[in-house]
Amino acid sequence: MSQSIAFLGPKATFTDLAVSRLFPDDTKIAMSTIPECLDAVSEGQTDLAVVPIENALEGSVNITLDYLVHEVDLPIRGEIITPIQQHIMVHPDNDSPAFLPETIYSHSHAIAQCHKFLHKELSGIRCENTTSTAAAAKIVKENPERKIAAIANEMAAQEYGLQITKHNIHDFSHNHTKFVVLSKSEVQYKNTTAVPQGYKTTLMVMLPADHSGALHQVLSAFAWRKLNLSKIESRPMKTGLGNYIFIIDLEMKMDDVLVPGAISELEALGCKVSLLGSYPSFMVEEAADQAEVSLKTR
Ligand SMILES: O=C(O)C(=O)C[C@]1(C(=O)O)C=C[C@@H](O)C=C1
Repeated sequence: MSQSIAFLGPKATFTDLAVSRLFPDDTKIAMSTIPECLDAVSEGQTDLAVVPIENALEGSVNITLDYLVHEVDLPIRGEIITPIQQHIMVHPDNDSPAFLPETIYSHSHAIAQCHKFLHKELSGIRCENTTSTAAAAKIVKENPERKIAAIANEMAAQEYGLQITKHNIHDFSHNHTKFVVLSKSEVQYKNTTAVPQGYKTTLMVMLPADHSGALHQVLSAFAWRKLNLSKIESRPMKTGLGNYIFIIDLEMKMDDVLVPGAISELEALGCKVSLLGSYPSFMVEEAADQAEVSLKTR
């Protein structure tokens, strides 16, 4: 049976590309914001949601983490890591070497991935945030009379009939974004064209009180069991300065002994621990020709 998937739209965002690789046969439903995606699955309007959670250049997508920690109760059912290539594009009416945009539109994370380029090559030009990269491309399509450009991907240029004027403007060639799959029920991975990479387990840990060595004690519960952490991130608990919640990714599937043992040890230390999910990880490999282009343009 087809699954319905809320994703950060409109058509041709990076999230759309990630969903197409993971769920080629399912039904995509475009939302305007990340909270809308999470509310849709939380309230049962869709079976699942796919949203960005971390970028290799810019770090965590805080709105996703904060929503998962504070606003919704949704387990992570999977993750997919995809290569990210950012391009500048303009309306075809404005495709001339003399055209200089006054404003560049894109998602804040995409703009942040191109800071060095924007500073060096387009300094003084205003950047404006949009809800996604494809939303920026749509604005450029709908306003041919304005001196504007968008930062988005190649599929957005095709979808919205724009002309790419500069390829691969992201500041470092190893640019990847991780997206998470969230659902209240089991997820079917059928005909996925992404490569399985094993499993991850994500825990949320709240320390009992601020005392010296508290975080060290937490980490040692994993260390002496030889549990490999692939990420540790702190987010404010929003109860006052200095109060944090830790989100910890383990590079393994939930088992019967080691992870439950680490959780019990943390609870014995007075920590509050919850399981955000234990799930398969997928990777989209960078096409060889794209990897080469991105290296040549450096
Ligand atoms: O705007 C998009 O295309 C998105 O899918 C969002 C998003 C993000 O939030 O990080 C996803 C991947 C890129 O890192 C830039 C933007």
